[in-house]
Amino acid sequence: MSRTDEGPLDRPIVVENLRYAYGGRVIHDGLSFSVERGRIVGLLGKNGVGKTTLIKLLMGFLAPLSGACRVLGEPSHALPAQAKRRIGLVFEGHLAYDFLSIEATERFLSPWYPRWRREVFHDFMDRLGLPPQHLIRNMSEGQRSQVVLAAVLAQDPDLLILDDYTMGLDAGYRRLFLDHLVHHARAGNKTVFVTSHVVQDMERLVDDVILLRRGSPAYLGPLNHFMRDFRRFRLVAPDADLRAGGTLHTVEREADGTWSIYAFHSAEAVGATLRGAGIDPAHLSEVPMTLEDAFVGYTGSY
Ligand SMILES: Nc1ncnc2c1ncn2[C@@H]1O[C@H](COP(=O)(O)OP(=O)(O)OP(=O)(O)O)[C@@H](O)[C@H]1O
Repeated sequence: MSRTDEGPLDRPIVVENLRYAYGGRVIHDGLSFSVERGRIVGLLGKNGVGKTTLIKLLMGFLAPLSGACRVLGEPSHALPAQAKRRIGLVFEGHLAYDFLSIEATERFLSPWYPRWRREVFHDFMDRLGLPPQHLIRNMSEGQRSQVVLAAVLAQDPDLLILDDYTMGLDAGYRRLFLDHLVHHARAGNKTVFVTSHVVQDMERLVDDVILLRRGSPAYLGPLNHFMRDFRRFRLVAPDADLRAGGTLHTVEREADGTWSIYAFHSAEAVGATLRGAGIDPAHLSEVPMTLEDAFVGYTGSY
C-alpha cells in the first residue's frame, strides 16, 4: 500500500518532532516515531524519563510545545469524541466512579461504546467471585484494576493505550489479561501501546519497542531486532578505566570487578575500540541477555 492510500488507522499513532517541557525541564525533544496498525508496542524507559507524559500528550491532556502528535489521524490535543470512543485508555489504573457497583459500572459504561462486548466484561467479572452488587470502593487494589481492564477490553477499542496496567495484579491475573490482550490485538488487527515496569511481561507481549533514554534519541524497532542487535559482553580487565563511547553504548563495573559492555556492534568491533583505548580485549566474551538485562544495559543502571 502506498503512503497516499493510507488511512488514519494504518498508523494510529504518529509523533513528529515532539517537544515538551514542564517549565524549564525538557522531557521530550525532537521525538519522532509512528506505530503501525495491529502492532503491540511497548514503551520502556527508566522512572521519570517521560512515559506518562507522552501518554498524556497522546491523549490530549497536555499539548505539545512544538511538533505534532496524531492519534487515529487526529491532532491529539483536539481529539473528537468519535475518535476517543475508539481508544481504550488505562491510566493510573483507577475507575473514577468507585461509588458504583460492578453491575452499575457496566450499565453506566456500555451505552457509550457502540461495540461494547458484554460477555467479555462478565467473563472477567465472574472470575472475581464477587456479587454484582459489590461496590468498587470496597474492592482491593488488584480487584479494582481487574474491573478497569475488563471494562477497557469490553469497549473493543481499535487503539488500546495502557499506562502501567499492573497495579496490584497478581501474577495469574496478569498472565490472563496479557493473553486476552494478545488475542484482542491479533484477532481484530487492533493496536496496543503499553508501558510497564514488568519487563518480563513485555518480553512475552510486544512486537515493537520504543526505548526512551534521557538525552538520547529514542530507539524504535521490532523487539527481535533489538534483541538480535544489542549485545552484552563481559571483559576481564580489572585495571582498565573503561568509558562509554565509540562502539561501547554503555559500560558498567560489576560487583566482581569485571566489566559489562553493551553495544550494537560485534565482538570484533568492540575489541577494536578497546584496543584503540589501550585495553587488551583478550578476555572479552559475549554473554546472553534477557530483555530485562538489555533494558538495564540500554538505559544504564543507577
Ligand atoms: N506536572 C508536572 N510538573 C512538573 N514536572 C512533572 C510533572 N509531571 C511529571 N513531571 C516530571 O517529568 C518527568 C517525567 O515524568 P513522567 O511521569 O512522564 O515519567 P515516567 O517515565 O512515566 O516515570 P515512571 O516510570 O516513574 O512512571 C519526571 O521527572 C517528573 O518528575
